[in-house]
Amino acid sequence: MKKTIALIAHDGKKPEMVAFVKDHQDLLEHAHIIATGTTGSYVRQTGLPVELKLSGPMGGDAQIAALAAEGKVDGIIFFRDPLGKHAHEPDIQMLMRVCDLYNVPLATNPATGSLIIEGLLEDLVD
Ligand SMILES: O=C(CO)COP(=O)(O)O
Repeated sequence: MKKTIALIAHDGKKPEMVAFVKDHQDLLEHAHIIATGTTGSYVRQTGLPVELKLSGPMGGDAQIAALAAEGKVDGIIFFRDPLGKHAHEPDIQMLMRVCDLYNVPLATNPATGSLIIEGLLEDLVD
């Protein structure tokens, strides 16, 4: 069964997310990718299939948190914009809390994101 990886990026971090996905495309091809709506539309530019959830401010972070709580997400890469303010900050905090509660790997920067991708997917590739 494929590992499910969730990708989320705030607006200021979307180009960084696309670059990150391109850098790890050979591994991510072996995963089931889900993403908040706008992030996922960007990531689809790489040609990888992405299951789109709602946009973050419209409940997408909450949808991914619910999947994490149900054990349906193997790892989350969430590039937050440390300079931005977000109306849905409670959802963002809730997602991070759920990851801690259920011990779901969560990366908030590319360095940790690489470790998660490699740790979860590397042995699936010859
Ligand atoms: O707001 C977000 C995460 O908190 C990201 O949502 P979008 O990918 O829809 O922009």
